[in-house]
Amino acid sequence: MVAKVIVNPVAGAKSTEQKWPHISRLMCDMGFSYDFQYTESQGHAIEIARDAALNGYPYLVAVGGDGTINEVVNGILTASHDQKTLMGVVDTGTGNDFVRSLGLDGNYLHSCQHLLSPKHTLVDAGLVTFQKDGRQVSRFFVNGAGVGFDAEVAATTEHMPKALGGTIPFVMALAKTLLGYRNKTVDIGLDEDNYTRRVLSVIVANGSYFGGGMKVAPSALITDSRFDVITLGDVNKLEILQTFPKIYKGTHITHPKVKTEHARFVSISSEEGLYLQADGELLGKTPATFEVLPQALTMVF
Ligand SMILES: Nc1ncnc2c1ncn2[C@@H]1O[C@H](COP(=O)(O)OP(=O)(O)OP(=O)(O)O)[C@@H](O)[C@H]1O
Repeated sequence: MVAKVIVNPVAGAKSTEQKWPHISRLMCDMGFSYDFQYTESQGHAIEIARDAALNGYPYLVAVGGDGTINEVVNGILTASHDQKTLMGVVDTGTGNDFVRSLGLDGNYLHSCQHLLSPKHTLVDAGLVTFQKDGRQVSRFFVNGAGVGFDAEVAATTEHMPKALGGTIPFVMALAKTLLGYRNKTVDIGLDEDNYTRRVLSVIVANGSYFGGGMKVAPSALITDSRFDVITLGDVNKLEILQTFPKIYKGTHITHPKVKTEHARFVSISSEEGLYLQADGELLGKTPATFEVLPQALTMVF
């Protein structure tokens, strides 16, 4: 079996290009048989993955961060819904939240060693439909999506200087967004139930980890055919600062203004279009719907 390995050289604050020779040597030493291709721009991994799946590659591997994984997932699911194409990940990104959600330890060389694992797991994916440039657009995601504060941080991060690496721009964007952000009134649909709520953020979680290691949805399972929907309610700035450190352990979940619910179909809208992120990538704006796709992908890990 020859795998297609899709390498994003700029993932991990441009460090993947330097890591790739070690990774490829390790793959060869393991007896892993593959061709590889570098991505050349945003969205390119979707095309490479789709073409590889359509051309009969049985196994695709994403080398990069959550954005690269998201694009490879989109390529695979655009090509076919038959779960036949296997997917593996080597996490060389900055946040690497999806691999944490899989229970891997975040060391990309260890992830490599899982590529020949006999363990194949069917994991759920999500399909989000949203607004972009006045059009309705859909995109698959695998770790999770969010509307509100988290997406606004993603939007602010895009305007931060890239030369500073991955973490510093994120922390600067977090601080800047926190200063100017006002909670939003949103209409939320969870399967048949509808609510109007004032929120900081609504997270539609497939996996547990977001924002580079924050355990936002501690009980989310990527194999349970449903989303964990975490509503971070109408908290003030002092409450955010007091509760923020708890997010890394997942203990924020007991805060009276944090709600965990489950749904297979979620809708979020509000009077103004709110930013939407999925798998850490800023996609567009609300109104948005989120549909769980049970057991959509076969992951090797
Ligand atoms: N050759 C390229 N040049 C510029 N951007 C690229 C290229 N290939 C892919 N991209 C884009 O790079 C972005 C970042 O990739 P990715 O999310 O994998 O890394 P990261 O941000 O370091 O990791 P994480 O999301 O885990 O923090 C993605 O939006 C992807 O589309």
